[in-house]
Amino acid sequence: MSDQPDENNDLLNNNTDTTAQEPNNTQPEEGSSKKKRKRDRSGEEKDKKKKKRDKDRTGDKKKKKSSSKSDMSDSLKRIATDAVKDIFNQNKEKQFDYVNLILKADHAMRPIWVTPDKHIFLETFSPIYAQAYDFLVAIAEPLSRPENIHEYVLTDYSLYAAVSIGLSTEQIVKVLEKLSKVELEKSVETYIRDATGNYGKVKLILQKNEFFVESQSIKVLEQLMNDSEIKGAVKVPDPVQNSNVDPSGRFLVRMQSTTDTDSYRLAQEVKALTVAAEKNASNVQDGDDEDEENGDGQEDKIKMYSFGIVAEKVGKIKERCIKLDLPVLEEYDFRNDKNTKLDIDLRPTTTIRSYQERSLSKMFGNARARSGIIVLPCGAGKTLTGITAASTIKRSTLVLCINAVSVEQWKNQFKLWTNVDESRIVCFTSTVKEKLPLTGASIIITTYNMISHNRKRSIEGQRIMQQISEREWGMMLLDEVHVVPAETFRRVIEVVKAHCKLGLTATLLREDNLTDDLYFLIGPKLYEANWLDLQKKGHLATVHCVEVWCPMTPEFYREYLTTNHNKRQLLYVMNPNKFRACEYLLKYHEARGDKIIVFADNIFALEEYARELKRAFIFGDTSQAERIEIFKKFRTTTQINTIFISKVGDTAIDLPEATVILQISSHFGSRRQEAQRLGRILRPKGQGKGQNSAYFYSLVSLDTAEMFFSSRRQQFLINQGYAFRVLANIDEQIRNDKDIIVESFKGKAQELTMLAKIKAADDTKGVLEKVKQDPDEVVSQKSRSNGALTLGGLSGGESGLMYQEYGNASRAKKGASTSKHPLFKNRNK
Ligand SMILES: Nc1ncnc2c1ncn2[C@@H]1O[C@H](COP(=O)(O)OP(=O)(O)OP(=O)(O)O)[C@@H](O)[C@H]1O
Repeated sequence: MSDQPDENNDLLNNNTDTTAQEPNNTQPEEGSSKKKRKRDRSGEEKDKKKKKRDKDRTGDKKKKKSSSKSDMSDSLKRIATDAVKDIFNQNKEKQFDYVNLILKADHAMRPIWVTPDKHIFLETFSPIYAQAYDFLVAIAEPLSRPENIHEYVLTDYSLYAAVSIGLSTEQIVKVLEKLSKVELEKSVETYIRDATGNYGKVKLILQKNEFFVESQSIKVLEQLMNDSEIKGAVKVPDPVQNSNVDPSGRFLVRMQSTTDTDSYRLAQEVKALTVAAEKNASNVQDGDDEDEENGDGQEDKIKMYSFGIVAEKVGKIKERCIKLDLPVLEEYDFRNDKNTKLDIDLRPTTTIRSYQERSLSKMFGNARARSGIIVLPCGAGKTLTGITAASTIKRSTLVLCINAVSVEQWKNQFKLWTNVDESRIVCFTSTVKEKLPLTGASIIITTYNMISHNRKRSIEGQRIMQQISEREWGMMLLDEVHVVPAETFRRVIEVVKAHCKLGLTATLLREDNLTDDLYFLIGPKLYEANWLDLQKKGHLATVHCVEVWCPMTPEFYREYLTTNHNKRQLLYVMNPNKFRACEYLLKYHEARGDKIIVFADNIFALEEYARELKRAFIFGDTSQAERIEIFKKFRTTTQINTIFISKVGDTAIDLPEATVILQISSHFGSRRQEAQRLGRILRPKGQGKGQNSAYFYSLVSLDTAEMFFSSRRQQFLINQGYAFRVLANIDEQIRNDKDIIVESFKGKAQELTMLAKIKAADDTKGVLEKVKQDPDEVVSQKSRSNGALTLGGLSGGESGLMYQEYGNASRAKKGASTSKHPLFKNRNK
């Protein structure tokens, strides 16, 4: 694990100390006023009792002082103990005391700990780490994945996802038990059984353009077909046309191989590795191998029964099944889809990477396609993953992007990686409305807004929309699902009829109160890659994250303490010491031949920095032509090696050449923005030793609100295993470096001029940039706020999304309880 959290804790500890001093200062005042009141009341007993009273009072005061001190240290101790207990979850319920866990004799051979509160800790140095990781990521939600130990938690949703990709309740319990160093608590097993009991019992299959409800259990099917709301939609099989009708004449029968599933492969892999590990342990007596489900590699067949249903009633039946506590899993038998095939294949030169293949294997199992979400880090190749899915299904595909720039990028990537005819790729945005071929399958790439908005459309737009809504789509690819509000999804799903939906994102989403519904609108999480593993394998650059501490100058700090909120922002961004640090780092990296992006959300600061340092800059008002010119020079020449950019650069800029990010001002505590910006330099840089490195510097003014925001912003990345190192003595380095001459703010006069300029500036200059809305861009209402500090802003929610509140499960649950999906309404969490 990184040492960075210690440094952050130091910072927190200092703050705690400062606050804790306050009661000490107020105590004597309280004491003296009490003394005065008492003296007034006891007017007659003057001289006689004075000495005694004074003596008593002195004693009282001493006692009070010492008791206040002991109160203080008690409360500090309490805070410390609570923090420790919190870490180990002991505060929530007594039985979650990890000390009582029973270690297995051969625990050293096993890679995980399973605790009674359903948390799982994985040792990444275990010889069977890779297999255990694959299993855990399939059944649990990752909370934190630093270098040596990962933490996961079992949730209703994660278990739902596990069943969706084909794992059975028995497999989940058995493999967990096998991998665990400690005995699996009964309560954990019961939780898994309760949560997975009914998932996956019923499947909805679209085969040869007809819908079927399928199950292994005749009893379950009978319950459904006799239900008052379903029975009218049931189709009786015609024995003349179907040779596979069961003797009762009500169901179709199909044999399914149990060895044909991912779950089988996964269980086999994990079993083989745990058995190998156990053989090494001298005293292992674990007799539970013989009853392993589907063991010995023998080919077992399961009988699957199904009945047909009327296509128009599918939505109603899905809803009814949820009410009956028998949610349907959707699978798409694309090989038997009668719709016209799309002539698309990956080029022979295209090779997908192992993690891309792994994620797709969760989508395609049992010769069918499952809907769901694939989570891969920024720069890991989500586009090619989506394109490979489309090339596998080979049917009409609709791609939804967050803006028009991404639409263009998707089109280029389809052309780059596949042999599909260009005439079959159609773009549909507010400015580009290409014609959809009237016959045959095609790929249409559009934006969420183009499909979901209710405004009046042009005649051309209306015509394309009609074609989209009338067509039966093989697959709907949803890019960057983490930024799209659930209402938009709802609308899109109403308009587009697709057999299968694949969401792509860099993080599991939690968007407003509607997150839960997204799992049902799109599907469960199918796969989530680990950032550090991809970095170690060279698929991502090794990013060194550094927080640069810049002390405020005395004049700036004096002003900071007394001025209003907006001006305070300007003061900590324009802090002369930060300015000098920026110039130094910029010159240092330019001299090494690096390409640098400097992010500043505040336009006043962006312009001041860029003009003073004579570098190119881009913000909302910069014309498209100028942007293209600057990007081109940055990519292909040495004329521009540094670009100053506002938050317009957070998404949809593709500058793989960039190796360094300097962040001088940002959107409060937004973890999303921090991760997105880091994502700009995650593309692998080179193969040589040390060549795959990139640098992410966050410049913060010491003892200002920026410090707080900064530690909050880093949380998501820290949970992905990134360590933020602190550079606390940059001013010393600037002074000692003979090669790099920092020119800005050399004397007091320049500092005071800037201070006067900030004081004279309009208050609105402190506000962050309000970007003009692109009609194609997905933006929630909240992101159009006036830039004032809000709780949503602190959490990153103002951009219409926030990362899941990892580590704050109780809050997540609270939110969930009010807007719980019907599927989970009865679950007692
Ligand atoms: N299998 C592969 N082989 C070679 N290059 C690949 C492969 N997969 C992805 N890439 C390259 O990696 C880069 C990043 O891919 P892509 O833009 O799809 O990432 P992303 O995950 O969508 O990132 P972001 O979230 O930043 O948009 C691209 O240049 C792409 O061509």
